[in-house]
Amino acid sequence: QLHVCLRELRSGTPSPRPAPAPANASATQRLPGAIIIGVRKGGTRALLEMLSLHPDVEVAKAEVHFFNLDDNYRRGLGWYRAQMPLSRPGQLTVEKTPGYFTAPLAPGRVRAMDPGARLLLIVRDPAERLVSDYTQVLHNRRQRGKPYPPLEELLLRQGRVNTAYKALQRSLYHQHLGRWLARFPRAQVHVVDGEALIRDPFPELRRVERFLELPPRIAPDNFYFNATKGFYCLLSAGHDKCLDESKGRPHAPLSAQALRTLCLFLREPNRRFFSMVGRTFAWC
Ligand SMILES: Nc1ncnc2c1ncn2[C@@H]1O[C@H](COP(=O)(O)OS(=O)(=O)O)[C@@H](OP(=O)(O)O)[C@H]1O
Repeated sequence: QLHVCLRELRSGTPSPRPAPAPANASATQRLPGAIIIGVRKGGTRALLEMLSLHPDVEVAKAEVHFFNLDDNYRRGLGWYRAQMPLSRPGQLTVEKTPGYFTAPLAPGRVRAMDPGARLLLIVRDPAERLVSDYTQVLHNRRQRGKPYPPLEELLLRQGRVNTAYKALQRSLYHQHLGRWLARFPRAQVHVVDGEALIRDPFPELRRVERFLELPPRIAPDNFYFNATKGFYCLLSAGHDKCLDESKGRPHAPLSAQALRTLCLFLREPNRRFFSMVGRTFAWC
């Protein structure tokens, strides 16, 4: 363009204007600048969908599983970038894969891609999370016609918490966060309160906008409570969107005694997590 202007100045005659660039001319696939790393069943899908309301954000619709699955990681950053949506310069690309949070190699791999990456961690009462996690696995097994033991059988061994149970391990937030904080400064990790996001999404989204240094564009009227769904749904440009039926399923039952045992067990891990993040949550 500078050339065109100089030519015009020298010749005194304006050169023909270039055709206007199509709106998506500079749209290209970019690596994410922010990643929702977990927790599984914490509200990661709701957070991603809500963030995608922002005009400066483009999100990868499907979970990419790049940093947690060796087969994907071996495909390289070119493959990872190819999974991303088109974005314009100045827009932020975001992906979510809750499996990253608990994957031992994920923090180092994300850092190798971008030591400045911003990480979003949405948490929820770890006992609730565990029951939700179990309910999801139970549902998947039933769909494939396969049996699955009752939750209590997996969770307890001789009346004590079975620490080998995967869903229990995924609820030990301090252990996993410790690995991320060994690779990233605390200021690069933003913790979202999953229960608060369910109760009233707007204030949580405002905090996320601030953390991501985005201008405030998500508004309270982007959300409305859908009494049939029992959750907030999204409204944008006249479109209405609720999350699918895999979100907000009735949870599998757990006896009061087993829940008490679980909550007692989680007290110390939760306390450690609170001290890592510098805030407390009203968990069981
Ligand atoms: N607005 C809205 N609509 C529907 N569901 C909502 C919403 N906000 C948060 N949630 C909660 O999201 C929980 C599922 O979490 P994830 O999306 O992280 O699950 S997953 O790990 O991707 O499978 C899901 O957990 P369950 O209720 O246990 O199914 C929901 O409680």
